[in-house]
Amino acid sequence: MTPALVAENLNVYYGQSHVLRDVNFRVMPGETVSLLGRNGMGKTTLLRTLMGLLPARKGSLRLGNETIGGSRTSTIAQRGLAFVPESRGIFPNLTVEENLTFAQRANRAGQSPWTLERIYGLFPRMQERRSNWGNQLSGGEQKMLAIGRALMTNPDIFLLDEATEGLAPKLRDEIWATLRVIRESGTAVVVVDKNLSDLLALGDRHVILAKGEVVFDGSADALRADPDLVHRHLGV
Ligand SMILES: Nc1ncnc2c1ncn2[C@@H]1O[C@H](COP(=O)(O)OP(=O)(O)OP(=O)(O)O)[C@@H](O)[C@H]1O
Repeated sequence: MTPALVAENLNVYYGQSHVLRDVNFRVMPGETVSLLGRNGMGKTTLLRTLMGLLPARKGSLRLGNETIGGSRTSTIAQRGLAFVPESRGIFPNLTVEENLTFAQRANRAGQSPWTLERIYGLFPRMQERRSNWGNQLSGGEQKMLAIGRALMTNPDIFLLDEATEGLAPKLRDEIWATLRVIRESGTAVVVVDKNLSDLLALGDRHVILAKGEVVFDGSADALRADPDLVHRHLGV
């Protein structure tokens, strides 16, 4: 099977600072991959690079059989990637519904499995708040809206940074449940979060970054079998 995404030997810098070092990362169609590592190890940088928001100084990026190195974010989005950044990026002067419909797009096969109705089914709270402005939402509601908006683009691969950071326990559960629904819909997911047990329960595969390098890439069982590695790189 052709991977949905392949990044090879990615090297990314902020000025002089070498933040991603020869990172190899792949996602198979429909696969859920968790991205782990302590603060500042490069997880957000990797997601932003995949999305074309940061340039790679070296390395290549392929979506399916297409090389997309150097492509703009809009092109990458059209090729089927959607990204929910930690900052969420809600449009403050659009309503909830406008934020959602603004993003609406069919996938590359011309299909739109994710509709407004389906997003409202997933997040009834968004339906209740459909006429509110983006800047009237709580942090948790903004997260739901950002997830809903990304799904409205009908992506093949859904990138989610800090999935549950700063959210109340009930909302966290809702986000994990949502990720399971996305996963069951056949969309590939790459998720960053601090909660190891939730990630191990959700993900098909787990990748740990340390100082910009991949130090583990494997199953939950392989990770659990190496408590030293978990302690060293995740501090638990
Ligand atoms: N805009 C920037 N300019 C300069 N350095 C940056 C910038 N953004 C991140 N860095 C540095 O790059 C490294 C990787 O950061 P990154 O945000 O990718 O890590 P992370 O694993 O996502 O951690 P966190 O969970 O803290 O977001 C860190 O050393 C960070 O300080």
